[in-house]
Formats: sequence, structure tokens, C-alpha cells
Amino acid sequence: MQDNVIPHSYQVSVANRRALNNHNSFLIWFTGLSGSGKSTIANAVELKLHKEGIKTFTLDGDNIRKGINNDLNFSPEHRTENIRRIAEVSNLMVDAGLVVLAAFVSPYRKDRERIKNIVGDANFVEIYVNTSVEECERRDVKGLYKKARAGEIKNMTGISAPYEAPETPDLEIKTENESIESSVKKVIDYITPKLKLNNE
Ligand SMILES: Nc1ncnc2c1ncn2[C@@H]1O[C@H](COP(=O)(O)OS(=O)(=O)O)[C@@H](OP(=O)(O)O)[C@H]1O
Ligand SMILES: Nc1ncnc2c1ncn2[C@@H]1O[C@H](COP(=O)(O)OP(=O)(O)O)[C@@H](O)[C@H]1O
Repeated sequence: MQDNVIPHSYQVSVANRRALNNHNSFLIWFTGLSGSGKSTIANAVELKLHKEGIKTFTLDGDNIRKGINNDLNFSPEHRTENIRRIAEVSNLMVDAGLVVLAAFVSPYRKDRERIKNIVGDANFVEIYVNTSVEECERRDVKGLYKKARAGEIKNMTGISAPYEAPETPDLEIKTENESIESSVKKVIDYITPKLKLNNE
């Protein structure tokens, strides 16, 4: 379908943009159940980076499922398409020189593999926010687990739809007996060396 689409070659490269920003650009992908802590950690990490002068952007359900992906539901096929589009948007933002933080349930391993292929292995950090479904249900931040138990929500990840945990994430955060500050510090410690430009 795209055979006759021939990309233009641009004169400003991603390396030029990174150099201008004086930091590297890449995608930090948070995966985990609803209520596991993805948004909380991503937001706090972004704030810390922003205060350090790092150019960032956060992608999450609010700006994606209510906007560009408002045609998608929670069927396996639509979740796959949801993640594919987010990966493509992330790829553009990484090319634009940003540190992108993405917080999505992203329950399927093959979909997360595809993100890595789209943005490139070197530009992808996978963080598994590992919180048990029991704890997520106790937290029930948005009341969705209650609705799922009552049969009002179908395909609820962890209850009536699968979550395929990462086997070799770059970083695993277990939030159950850990403060938010401590989880955030683990992420910051992991990504800080990656912010340095490759030629430094
Ligand atoms: N059926 C079902 N399963 C899981 N989550 C549900 C569902 N229905 C609505 N929600 C709410 O939508 C948020 C998950 O959207 P995502 O785009 O991250 O999902 S996915 O990656 O496409 O699986 C998720 O947000 P978070 O709580 O921030 O994870 C939920 O609030
Ligand atoms: N170590 C932790 N890291 C992140 N969230 C935590 C942690 N400990 C407790 N929480 C709580 O868990 C909830 C996570 O909700 P949220 O960030 O919206 O999850 P998600 O984005 O994965 O759906 C918040 O109420 C948060 O205060």
C-alpha cells in the first residue's frame, strides 16, 4: 500500500536535535496492570527530568485513548492497534529529540516486542511495574475492578483478560512494599546514564 511513498531526506538529523538539547532521546515504556503505578511513577519521573532541563513528553490514556485512539476499544485487536500507533507516535517524538514516557497496560508481549522494533532497541527502555492484581484491586484507583467483578466491564486486564508479564524487562519495579519516592529513584538511577550523548 505504501510502495510509492518515498521518504524525503531531511537536513536536520536526530543527532543534530539531540546535540541541540544536549541530551539523548529515547522511549521509557511502563507496562503493568491498571492501578499498578505506571502513571504515578511516569509523572514523577517526568517532573524530575523537566526540572533538570531535560525535554520530555508523557503519553498515557488521557491524551491517547481520548484523542488519536478514541476509535479503539479493549479487544485484543484494538489493544494491538492502540500500542502500534503509540509506538509510531513515540518514534516521532524520539526523533524530535524528546525523552518520551509512555504508560500503558500493554498486556501482550508481541505488541511490546513491536514497539522495540519500531523505535529501535537502543531507544527503548521497558519498565515492568509489577504489582499483583490483588493489590491493584485493593487500590482500585478508578473503581474499574469493582465494575469488572460486577460484570459491567468486559476484557478487564487481570480479571477477564490476560496480562503477559515481561520476561526480561530492563527494570522491574515492585510497588507493593515500596514508597513512590523509592520507585521513582530506581527509574531515575536507571535512565540517568542513558541521557548522556553517545559521543561524550
Ligand atoms: N478492560 C480494560 N482493561 C484494562 N484497562 C481498562 C479497561 N477498560 C478501561 N480501562 C482503562 O483504560 C486504561 C488502559 O488503557 P491502555 O491504553 O493502557 O490499555 S492497553 O495498553 O491498550 O491494553 C486503564 O488505565 P490505567 O489504570 O492508567 O492503566 C484503565 O483505566
Ligand atoms: N511505589 C509506588 N509506585 C507507584 N504508585 C504507588 C506506589 N505505592 C503506592 N502507589 C499508589 O498506587 C496507585 C497507582 O495508580 P496509577 O499510577 O494511576 O496506576 P496506573 O497508571 O498503573 O493505572 C496510586 O494511588 C499510588 O499512590
